[in-house]
Amino acid sequence: MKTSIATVSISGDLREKLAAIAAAGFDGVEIFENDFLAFDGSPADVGKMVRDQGLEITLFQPFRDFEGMPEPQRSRTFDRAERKFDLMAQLGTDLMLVCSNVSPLALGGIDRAAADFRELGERAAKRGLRVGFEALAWGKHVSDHRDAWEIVRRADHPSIGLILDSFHTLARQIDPDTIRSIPGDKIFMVQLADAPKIEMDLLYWSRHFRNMPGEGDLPVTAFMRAVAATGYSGMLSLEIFNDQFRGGSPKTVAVDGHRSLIYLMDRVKRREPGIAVSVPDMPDRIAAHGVEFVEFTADEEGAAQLAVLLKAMGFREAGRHKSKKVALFRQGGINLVINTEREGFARSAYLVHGTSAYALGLKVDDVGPTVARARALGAETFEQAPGPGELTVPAIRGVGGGIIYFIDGQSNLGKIWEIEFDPVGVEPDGMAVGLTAVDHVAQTVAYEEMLSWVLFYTSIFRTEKKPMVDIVDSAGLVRSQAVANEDGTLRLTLNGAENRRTLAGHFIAESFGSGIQHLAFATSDIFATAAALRQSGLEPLEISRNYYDDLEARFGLEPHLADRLRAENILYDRDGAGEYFQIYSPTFGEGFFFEIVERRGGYNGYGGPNAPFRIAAQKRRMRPEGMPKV
Ligand SMILES: O=C(O)c1ccc(O)c(O)c1
Ligand SMILES: [Mg+2]
Repeated sequence: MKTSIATVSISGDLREKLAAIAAAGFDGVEIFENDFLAFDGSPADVGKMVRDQGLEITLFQPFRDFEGMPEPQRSRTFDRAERKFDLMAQLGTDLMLVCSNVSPLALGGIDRAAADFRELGERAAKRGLRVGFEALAWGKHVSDHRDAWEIVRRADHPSIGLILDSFHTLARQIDPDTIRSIPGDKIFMVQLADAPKIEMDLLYWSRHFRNMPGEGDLPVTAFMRAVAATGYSGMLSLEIFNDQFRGGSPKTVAVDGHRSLIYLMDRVKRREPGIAVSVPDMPDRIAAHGVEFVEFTADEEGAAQLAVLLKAMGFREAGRHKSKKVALFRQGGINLVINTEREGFARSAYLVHGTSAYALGLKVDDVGPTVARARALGAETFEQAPGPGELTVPAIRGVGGGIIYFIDGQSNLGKIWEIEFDPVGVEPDGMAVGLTAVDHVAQTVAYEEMLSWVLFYTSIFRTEKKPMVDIVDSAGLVRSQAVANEDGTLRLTLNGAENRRTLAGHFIAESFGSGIQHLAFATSDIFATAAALRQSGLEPLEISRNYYDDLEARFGLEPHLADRLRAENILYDRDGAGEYFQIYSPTFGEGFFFEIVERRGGYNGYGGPNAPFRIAAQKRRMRPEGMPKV
């Protein structure tokens, strides 16, 4: 598999773009003409710069408004093409992309267009160059790859071929299987892009909202399967016009892009077993069975405060680490670890982020293939020398730098709590409040990072992304997207904050980067849990009385149920499948909090409609200078 990316996909000046592209592992770049025009250096300089990075120029593009012009424009387009051929020779690339004509002057007529391409092919062949024709979804006469292919077929010239671009085909909902009948050797280049499904003018959608394969909603895998079936084995090139990426980090966008292509081709290979697809062998997406533990880093004071809150929520200190300053709190199947070591990664995380949940331990069947797949997809492994008697828990770095550990039942890892921890005391009677498991982990991330997180989780783990939900905070919008596995044992929510004044934005700003902002625990009886919490002295987040009046009216709740919800500050939601009950803890530190939920029936959401009221209640508890109360 050879990979390439258009320079237009990445932010920065040409030099920065090329460095990021090379570092991410691409083989080549498409030089987008504007990037060249904006660069203050000769074509030969650009060619050298590319090759010095170990890259090749896979394509020069775009050449516009070529086919089917009347005279005198027709002659001029050929002159213009000759000039660009000169430039290509200096750059050191042999392939040019011609996109379908959008000029009002274009005459149409498939044989006229074919004749123009035949002549262009003759001119290109004299210089050892090739030309590929791409149908823009908004082309005046040619807007469908099938028509572009017919023109290429009739041009019948070895230097003229087809360029496919998944966006143009899929945005127009053209069946990608129509590609299967095109000869692979006449496809000169394949450009790949995904996009979120939004109703919008095609050109605007294409130029501003494309994203990496797997980040959007288009059937890019079906498209690529069809391409693979033609026998095409050339470059796979990302061409992503995206406003956010233009302003984003060149490194992140390049890394995501490379990951997206590996993930795409891995999927294609599994679904088209009869076709040779050159992507490295790797284990299939990993089934994760939930959260085995969450690890906090803290100083002594933070740890003591956290322990008070945890105990009020029914957790008991169940163990102390044999050689480190690490405490284990447990309830039901939930393990929470508080690390107050003065050295190592936990300490660095504390120094950067303060008291925070910086690591997650996921349950998997086998850690070996899990790490192998993560690595194949470009994730960084995390290693810290184990102390005496400690296990080496395999781990990777998440997008924001947090740690994801893996625990399986194949090895001693499944006995980590017994091996590494000494038990503390005995379980006090009646302390637990009925929490059974981690229902979901909510990560607050910068809005621009959301796509990276989604791609990271869905490419490594057998999870799917859910539709984006907009959450209105009184100070701005927070976008929320869940990634979950099929049986709901692993649920991660990503909350993207666009500004610092939202609760999520405050958290990011004050804790210096994305991180886990809340943990939701499951109970099977929310009312029993609420009663037990009252006993143990936890004061849940107080919800506005107006909320309950509306709830009663909106859902037609039995007055008795509404009264119980009101009395216990329980939030309620319902969808087609079931019901959802939520209780929130007070906030801690820079806006960290816990949530307790009960899912009844097949409720599969996260109480999105309640979020504005929960956020308002949390903000009411903030001190005037904007710091949440502990
Ligand atoms: O938006 C455009 O004009 C444009 C140009 C070149 C391409 O390859 C493309 O897919 C779109
Ligand atoms: Mg294109």
